[in-house]
Amino acid sequence: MNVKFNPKTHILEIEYQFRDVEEPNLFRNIYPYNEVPRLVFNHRIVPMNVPERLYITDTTFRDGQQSRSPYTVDQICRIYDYLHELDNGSGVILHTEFFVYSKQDKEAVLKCLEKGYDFPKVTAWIRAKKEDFEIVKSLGIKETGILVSCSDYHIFKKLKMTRSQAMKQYLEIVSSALEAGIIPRCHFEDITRADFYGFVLPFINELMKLSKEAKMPVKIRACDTLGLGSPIPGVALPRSVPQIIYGIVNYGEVPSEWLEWHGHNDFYKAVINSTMAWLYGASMVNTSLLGIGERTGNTPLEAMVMEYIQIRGSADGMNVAVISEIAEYFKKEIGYEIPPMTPFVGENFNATRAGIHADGLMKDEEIYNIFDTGKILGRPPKVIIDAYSGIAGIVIWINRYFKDSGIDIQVDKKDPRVQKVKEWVDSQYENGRNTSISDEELKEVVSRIFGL
Ligand SMILES: CC(C)C(=O)C(=O)O
Repeated sequence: MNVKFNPKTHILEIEYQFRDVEEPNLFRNIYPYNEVPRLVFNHRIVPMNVPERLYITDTTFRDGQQSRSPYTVDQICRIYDYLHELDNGSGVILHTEFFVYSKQDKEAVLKCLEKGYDFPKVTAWIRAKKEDFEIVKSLGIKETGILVSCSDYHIFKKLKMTRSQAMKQYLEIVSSALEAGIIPRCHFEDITRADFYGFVLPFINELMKLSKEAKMPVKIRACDTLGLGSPIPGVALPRSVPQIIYGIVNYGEVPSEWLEWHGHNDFYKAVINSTMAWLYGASMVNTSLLGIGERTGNTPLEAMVMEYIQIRGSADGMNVAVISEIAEYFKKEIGYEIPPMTPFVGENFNATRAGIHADGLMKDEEIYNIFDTGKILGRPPKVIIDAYSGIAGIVIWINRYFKDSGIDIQVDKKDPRVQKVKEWVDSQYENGRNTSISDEELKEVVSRIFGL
């Protein structure tokens, strides 16, 4: 590490020395591979530093499509419309990224560009070959993602290179992007298994020099490729999300507005790690709709909308109810099965089966609902009727059914007709049923008993 005093800025400038190792550093004390990875603590606490603006970026069409069969051009265009409707002119849903290789990829990009939306911006994702910049340029795209894998797992085992060879190749490709007038967004693949001070920071120092020379931004996407990042204060690098983000901003001198976090959910940490990235200095968190992405998925976009509102105290103009429309579209038009317990979008995210909870809901919805999900997401809380929902559950179900059907009746627990419905439900379970009762079945029984 070189420390220089800059007399102009009165700042101590730290330059981390590049380490060109002969053997890969695989952090075996943390990642033994034949055992579950470990959390090692260095007890270093770095300060929070929330950027002035927070953004959500999207990879539904890139990482999302790497984990499922491709969307059709029409589906891409419709999903892009939904992202735009959700953004609603706020500029929070900053950009999304597209493949640009096949005829279909190009058609989708051109159709989305034709829409002329300011947000989300259309950006590309390329293989980091010089000729690919021509494709990006010919499509009129101004920013592209470029893969710059940074752990020795990738450099030594996948690319079969040394660190200096990899860095040379990456810097050449970034220079070509800048020469072509395209903003490079460098995807630091596998940063949570990389040598932060020996490779990541010295490489970032070089990238920032290129940026200064070209007078163009060079953006950094910190990719937690296997979801190994940790939000826990005092956890050592390379797993600590706060220390990675703090280091890139303070030692790499990357402006927050150029820094993005890309998370995966392998250890259930995609959301909290993305939130930590925001809180410690990255303006952008990269997400995908419904979290659809490789393996356990990416950070769900809808979750970060909720995180944004909780941090900022406002949606800043985003049209949050569009989240429910997007979920319906994925279910009905794309045939994607959303696990029912998925927060904010799953069928049962605000449903209760327990009679005791239904009783609470009947007294005051607030008792068992996270917020006014009816107002904010167009999804009022609901009860699922089974052996445990009790009479209170049945009352809520019937009253909601009447309300939704425009019937001006509200019942209570003492209504004899409700008792009859309860007897029918009980008889189902006395006769050995072990599944819940569907809305369709209940509609039929209620209509019969109420003479509708
Ligand atoms: C391919 C890379 C950039 C990625 O998506 C990841 O690291 O998760």
